[in-house]
Amino acid sequence: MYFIAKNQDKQEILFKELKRVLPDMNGDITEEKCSPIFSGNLRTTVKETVLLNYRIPKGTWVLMPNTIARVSEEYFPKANRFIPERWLKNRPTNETAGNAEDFDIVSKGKRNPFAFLPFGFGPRSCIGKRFAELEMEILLAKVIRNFQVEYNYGEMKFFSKTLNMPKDPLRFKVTERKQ
Ligand code: HEM
Repeated sequence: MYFIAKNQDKQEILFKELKRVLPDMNGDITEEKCSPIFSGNLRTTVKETVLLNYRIPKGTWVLMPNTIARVSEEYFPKANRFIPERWLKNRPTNETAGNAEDFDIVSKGKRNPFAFLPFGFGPRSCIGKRFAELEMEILLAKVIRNFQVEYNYGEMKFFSKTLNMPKDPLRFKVTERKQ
């Protein structure tokens, strides 16, 4: 919600799309992961392993830091900008939502399904993934369909305590939309 409140141009694209697909009341949740909730995915090696020429002894904690991977320019050009178009499969057209120029910028990044794993991966990955995504989509859709949301307090700071959390209060300005 913070990123959509700070990027009014993207909020307008989302609002128009919601109005088109749900005229009476639903996106972009993936880019909300601009600031991943979990700092990283942790695993313990069950046998001696070699990773990128480093010998990792059995029983070592290995952390894949999501927060760092997500700001890699190699995979996510303009990583620090909120660009939901980076998660689109196809370039936006007049008939589909999104900014085509932004899509062109971000599509120069390398594609790798393991570059960003906010819900982990494998047999111990998050069992609530679908549920959490659905909840976020419904909340975002309902709010943005009915209200314009702003955040007028500069850039929010985050802190990390296993989970990444906002440091500042979430003081949104919420204005009801007339349409
Ligand atoms: C935005 C919300 C959420 C995020 C970002 C998230 C992220 C994660 C991550 C990164 C893991 C560790 C995965 C791994 O080590 O590979 C995890 C595990 C888990 N999550 Fe979530 N989660 C979310 C919401 C939920 C919800 C709503 C539920 C339950 C309804 C849930 C239930 C679980 C459970 C039970 C595990 C442990 C799975 C296991 O160890 O086998 N999560 N989650």
